[in-house]
Amino acid sequence: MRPGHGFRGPSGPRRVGLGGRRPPLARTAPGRLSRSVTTRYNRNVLAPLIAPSLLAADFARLGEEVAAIAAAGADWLHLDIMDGHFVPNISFGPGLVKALRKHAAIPFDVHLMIAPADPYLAAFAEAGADVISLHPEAGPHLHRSLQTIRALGKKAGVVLNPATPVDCVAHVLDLTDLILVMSVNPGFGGQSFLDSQLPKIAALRRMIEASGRDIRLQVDGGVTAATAPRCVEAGADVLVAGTAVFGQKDYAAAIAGLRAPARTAA
Ligand SMILES: O=C(CO)[C@H](O)[C@H](O)COP(=O)(O)O
Repeated sequence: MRPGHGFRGPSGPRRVGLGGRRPPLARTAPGRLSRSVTTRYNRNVLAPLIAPSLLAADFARLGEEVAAIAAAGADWLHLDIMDGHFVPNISFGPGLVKALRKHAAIPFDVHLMIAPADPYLAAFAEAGADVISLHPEAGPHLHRSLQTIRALGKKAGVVLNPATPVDCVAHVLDLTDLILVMSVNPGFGGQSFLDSQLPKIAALRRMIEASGRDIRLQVDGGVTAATAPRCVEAGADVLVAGTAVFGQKDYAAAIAGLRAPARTAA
């Protein structure tokens, strides 16, 4: 994991939940949070990290797109790996991740929508992934997969599809650095946000706070300036957005709009 990854260190700052008891934290550098408050999302909730999804970028100019999104202030780059089997779409593999690595220094957040995933974990780690997330349904052993990702020196994530219950992650929290809530069925960008996932985000936030662990809570699918505040207020602290960033002319304005929507000026 490179500097500015957004995971707190042993004595670093913690996220404030709804009705949080700590003062709000602010962003001082990409992916970092500090108690020197200069901006705030609202009274009690931190500004989220923004991870634009490469799936919505111009595939004919990917190197330029990655450099542009980093220059525009993206905290992480989200890379969706699809196998045409686990999800009904095919995207790209570790070769492309490796080729893009030299175009930006921000963390690469790799979401594996492939089954099985285990045979490819080392390849994505070597390609330059910083976070590697996979689905419990990819099988066969989520616990072992997370152990493998950690052993490769990477942050390990668990992805919950819209129909996947929160309990799937309850017994692997000690091996989990990130939980990704899919707010669409995975496979395609440009879908509508599923409101049904908001209570799941809130439940996971409670689970994370109760565990006392440093676990990021990410949301992906249909995240826009309209849905972002609802995700953050439910407890998310990392937002993935494809269309809402790469589909806009001004990437920096799009990222800023997701991070601190006007309605949160409290
Ligand atoms: O994981 C994904 C699809 O499986 C994408 O990251 C997600 O759909 C982002 O696209 P958009 O923001 O346009 O909804």
